[in-house]
Amino acid sequence: MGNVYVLDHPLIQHKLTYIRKTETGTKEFRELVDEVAGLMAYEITRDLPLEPVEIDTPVTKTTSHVISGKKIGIVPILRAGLGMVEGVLRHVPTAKVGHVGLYRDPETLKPHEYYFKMPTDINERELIVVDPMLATGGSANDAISSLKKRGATNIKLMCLIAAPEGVEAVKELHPDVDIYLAALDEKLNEKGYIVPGLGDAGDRLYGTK
Ligand SMILES: O=P(O)(O)OC[C@H]1O[C@H](OP(=O)(O)OP(=O)(O)O)[C@H](O)[C@@H]1O
Ligand SMILES: O=c1cc[nH]c(=O)[nH]1
Ligand SMILES: [Mg+2]
Repeated sequence: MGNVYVLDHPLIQHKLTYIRKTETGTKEFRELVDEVAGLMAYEITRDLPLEPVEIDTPVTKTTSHVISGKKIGIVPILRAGLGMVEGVLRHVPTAKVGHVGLYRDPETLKPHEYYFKMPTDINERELIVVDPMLATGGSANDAISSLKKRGATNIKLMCLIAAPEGVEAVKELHPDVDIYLAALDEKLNEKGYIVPGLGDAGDRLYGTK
């Protein structure tokens, strides 16, 4: 059964406050999203398996540990998910990146897929789907379904802010997927925006409004 983790580290919570604020401009917003994604990646990768290796230090021989060849894939949901990719890659530089293009119809709130390009071996990778916002859950559910259709079996979802409705929707359709959040907010408003949320993540990242 998938679990929901709210990563309440003080550094994450502090930066999230500035991400939410209306007066935070595009440049600072983008930098903060990148930083929080990096901090979240640090927490999410806590369970990566290690293996012992024999090494020489300048003083002696010793046994130390390295990550044991686990393959990771980062899957941003375009556009806004792109803002989280570099932050994760900073900690997992050998990860491959697959892209899912989805936009949410502003009237129906239904997701429409317009792009899908993955590394060929997604069935062998632990995939981290990244998107700042989990609102109705339609976009994340679609992206995860598309990945599973192509053979992915090991998927985590990492979002900055979620509404309870979105979390429930993902848990119902994809109970095997662990969800990692910086905050679980109160609700969705009548336009499908998360309350209190941060507004439109894509527009704030790219200055399109
Ligand atoms: O959970 P949902 O109700 O599906 O809503 C969340 C989606 O909405 C936003 O994308 P948007 O459609 O605005 O596209 P954009 O990133 O290109 O702006 C956000 O980045 C998620 O992908
Ligand atoms: O609050 C929301 C909901 C969906 N998409 C966003 O960018 N923000
Ligand atoms: Mg948007």
